[in-house]
Amino acid sequence: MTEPSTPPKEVLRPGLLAGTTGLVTGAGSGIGRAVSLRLAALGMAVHGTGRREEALAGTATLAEGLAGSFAYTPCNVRETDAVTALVEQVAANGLDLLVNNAGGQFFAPAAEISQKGWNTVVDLNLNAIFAVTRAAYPHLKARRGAVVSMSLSGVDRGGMGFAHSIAARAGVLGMTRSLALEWARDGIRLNCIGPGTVVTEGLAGEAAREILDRLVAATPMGEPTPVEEVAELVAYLASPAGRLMTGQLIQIDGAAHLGPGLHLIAS
Ligand SMILES: CCCCC/C=C/C(=O)SCCNC(=O)CCNC(=O)[C@H](O)C(C)(C)COP(=O)(O)OP(=O)(O)OC[C@H]1O[C@@H](n2cnc3c(N)ncnc32)[C@H](O)[C@@H]1OP(=O)(O)O
Ligand SMILES: NC(=O)C1=CN([C@@H]2O[C@H](COP(=O)(O)OP(=O)(O)OC[C@H]3O[C@@H](n4cnc5c(N)ncnc54)[C@H](OP(=O)(O)O)[C@@H]3O)[C@@H](O)[C@H]2O)C=CC1
Repeated sequence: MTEPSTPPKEVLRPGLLAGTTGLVTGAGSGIGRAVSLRLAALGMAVHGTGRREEALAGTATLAEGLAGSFAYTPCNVRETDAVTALVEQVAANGLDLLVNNAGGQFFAPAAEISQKGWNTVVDLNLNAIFAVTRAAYPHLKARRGAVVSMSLSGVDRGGMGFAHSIAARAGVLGMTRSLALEWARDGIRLNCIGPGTVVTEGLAGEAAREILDRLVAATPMGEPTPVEEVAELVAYLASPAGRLMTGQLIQIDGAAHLGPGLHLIAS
């Protein structure tokens, strides 16, 4: 696989997010961990969640010594009441940023997806995001905060083998654009990020590796997306520099969404 041609750059100034608070779902691994660490490095008090306590503890260890902080509470975002209660707890002293990052799916042709499999993926990647975002609304309104939801490169055009996930994330994009309108006068901004192929533990298996290699080879810029660059983009959207950015799908994918994209997995 082609590695990034240049090391990831940290372009935002130290202390940029000092005095702010954020909630990151799926903070114990991959993109969520990198986002949490970058936000904390920039001074944010980050609260992370996910189901595995040990994974969250790993992020906390890595956050030691950063300008901000990282605390965590294990929670399954598919359990709506629990995650809504968590938002209330985390936001008790204010909330400036919600990062809806927890997500995932299995690859399967639509004809092989059971109704339960469909519902599971839609619950995780759409219904949970609405529940958390709605719970965060009054708190974000009080601080004119922001929401960033992790989506998929190519979400707006479909992907073979990903019907459940694309449907859910296209729903999140529609929700994002709608709430960007509804909550604009509250000063709340909502955006989606569509990463290309990001090499994280979620894609660590042997079979996934082969698919990854094919996806990266088909990416016009020929590189995976470094996790640090996704994290920097989240921090930018959380910062005053992103003040007028709302309702967007920002695809950080080396033009993967313009090429054959996820269809390659099925070919
Ligand atoms: C490869 C390049 C992709 C690039 C873009 C995407 C990248 C990423 O998203 S990175 C990865 C993030 N991590 C993951 O996606 C892995 C996480 N996935 C999961 O945890 C599961 O797939 C889950 C979302 C379904 C949640 O699993 P869980 O809560 O444990 O649910 P169950 O195992 O009980 O399954 C529920 C239901 O779904 C059916 N099912 C599960 N896997 C498959 C499959 N491979 N094919 C068909 N159906 C599947 C399962 O059978 C259950 O339904 P019933 O059989 O009707 O009970
Ligand atoms: N890697 C890639 O190439 C790409 C990834 N994405 C998306 O980015 C996001 C992060 O992916 P990535 O970091 O790669 O994958 P990981 O599998 O490393 O991360 C997913 C995270 O979500 C958490 N999570 C999953 N289900 C739940 C749940 N029910 N409740 C709470 N937390 C949950 C997991 O924690 P735990 O298991 O402890 O619950 C884990 O920390 C996902 O939405 C993914 O689909 C999008 C495009 C490309």
